[in-house]
Amino acid sequence: MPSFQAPSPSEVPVISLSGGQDQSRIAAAIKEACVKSGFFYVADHGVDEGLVQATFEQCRLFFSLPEAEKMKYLQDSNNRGYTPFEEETLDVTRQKKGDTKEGYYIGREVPLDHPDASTPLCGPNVWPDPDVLPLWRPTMERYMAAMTALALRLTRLIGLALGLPDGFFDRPGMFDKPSVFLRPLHYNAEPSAPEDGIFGAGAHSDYGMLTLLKTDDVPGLQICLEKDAKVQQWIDVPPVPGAFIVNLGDMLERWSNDRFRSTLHRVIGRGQERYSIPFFFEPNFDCLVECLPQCYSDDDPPKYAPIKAGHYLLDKYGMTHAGYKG
Ligand SMILES: O=C(O)CCC(=O)C(=O)O
Ligand SMILES: [Fe+2]
Repeated sequence: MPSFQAPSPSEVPVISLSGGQDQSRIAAAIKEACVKSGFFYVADHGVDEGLVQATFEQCRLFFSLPEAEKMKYLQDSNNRGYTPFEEETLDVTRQKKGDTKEGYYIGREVPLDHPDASTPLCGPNVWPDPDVLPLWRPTMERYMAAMTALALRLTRLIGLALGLPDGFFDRPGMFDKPSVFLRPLHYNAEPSAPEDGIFGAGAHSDYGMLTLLKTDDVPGLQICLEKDAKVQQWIDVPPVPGAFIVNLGDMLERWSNDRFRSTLHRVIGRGQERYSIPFFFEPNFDCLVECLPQCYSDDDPPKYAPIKAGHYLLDKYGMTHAGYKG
């Protein structure tokens, strides 16, 4: 028996965004994936593969700096910057120690004298010394811009998939000041041992609207489609060359009253180092996330109380990040 199982295309399909296709056909494919697993791959997305590779190259350079250099860029009160190994514990119920990964948070660049800088998690980024890593900032900024554009495109398709009026998520107050976080990650080679509470990344669902994930070619990501099953079944979601993995977050699950799924996932280390680059796309800090009228009825009332997107995020950071000083 293999120790893992790869997803069937019906669970985690590859969806092409290539031009010339009818948007409603793409939206229909996205809808099916969002309902089934909340995970899909996107292909033909238009993001330059050279930019992706350049971003991985910067990640390898940063994470191989001496620990003392990396610690100069330790996460600040907005949770921007470097998070050391085991700083984050994504599954506090099962983990005996923090995730066997280090990371680096980069958000929307907001100068200190801008009024938005008083919003929690907003402000200037922490950037490594350009004498040490001259290409880090320009590369990360280009990659973030490409991810933000792709995430907005997918958000519109998700609006279509939910049967929302045209432009629903484009209204002011929703994603015009999005909380975006690019978070290069580096997993060490420590093998995970689920029975001992050791994980690359503990089981969790993501918090926001959607995540765009690019990984190197080392597998490790797994999803669980039935989190309440007596024995959880974990399905591998391997990298697909040229594609991004897209998964939905809790905000969209709440908006859609569970019609679209924010699925539990984790990373299992198999004795090899691994790099991945998630990009988290979340609504404006003050956006109120409440059940959409299209997603409830008398027989199926709203399951979640309305919540401000930013407050939900702050709660999660408080629970999982030992170094978060917000
Ligand atoms: O590294 C991965 O493949 C997934 C990381 C992840 O799930 C996360 O950071 O939320
Ligand atoms: Fe995740």
